[in-house]
Amino acid sequence: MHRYTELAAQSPIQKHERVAQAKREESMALRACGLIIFRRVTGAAASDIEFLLLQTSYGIHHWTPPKGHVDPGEDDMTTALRETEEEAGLQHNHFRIVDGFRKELNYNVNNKPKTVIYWLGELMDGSAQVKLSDEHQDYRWLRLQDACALVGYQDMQDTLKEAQHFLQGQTQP
Ligand SMILES: Nc1nc2c(ncn2[C@@H]2O[C@H](COP(=O)(O)OP(=O)(O)OP(=O)(O)OP(=O)(O)OC[C@H]3O[C@@H](n4cnc5c(=O)[nH]c(N)nc54)[C@H](O)[C@@H]3O)[C@@H](O)[C@H]2O)c(=O)[nH]1
Repeated sequence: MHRYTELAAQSPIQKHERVAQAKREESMALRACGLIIFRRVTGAAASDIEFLLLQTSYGIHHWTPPKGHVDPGEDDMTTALRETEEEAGLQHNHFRIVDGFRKELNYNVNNKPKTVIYWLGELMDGSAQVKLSDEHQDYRWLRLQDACALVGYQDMQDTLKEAQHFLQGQTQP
């Protein structure tokens, strides 16, 4: 049974509102949130950073920072933290969220618009190990140029470049 029909049959009293809500949900963009996790390497220069990328174990095996779909009722940052822990095994006490950086990507997946929000997270606990879930088959820590080559998508490359540029304008904590 089509979802609209099913909903209408279940609750005749509020059927107009329920059908309208179902239509709103179906027309809404997919939404995902994640963290661009980076770590500082070798020392002084703000450009001495490596980004964490994960490779999916499904589909075209593309590479992205940890991220995933927003669950119903969940706020965006909670999603980003949850997905980072689920997909990379990194907990909130392993990194700090960098103030002032937030990037929104908009692209189509299967002809449906998708919005992805990324924040920046700096790995602070050098002993923390990446642990992948079944959703990913590989991970790498990469400098900007290599990270851009791996992600491929122009918008993601621009996001990583913006992130590094942003960090270069900051004093290190
Ligand atoms: N077997 C199988 N299962 C799948 C598949 N697909 C999903 N599953 C299941 O869903 C679960 C994932 O759940 P979450 O973790 O919550 O979601 P996300 O983290 O959001 O992950 P997604 O992979 O759904 O979403 P994207 O990364 O957005 O990739 C979608 C498409 O968008 C393109 N694309 C990607 N990144 C960029 C970008 O930066 N820029 C641009 N411009 N384009 C970009 C690219 O073309 C790509 O193909 C998995 O556990 C699977 O069970 C699949 O193909 N086969």
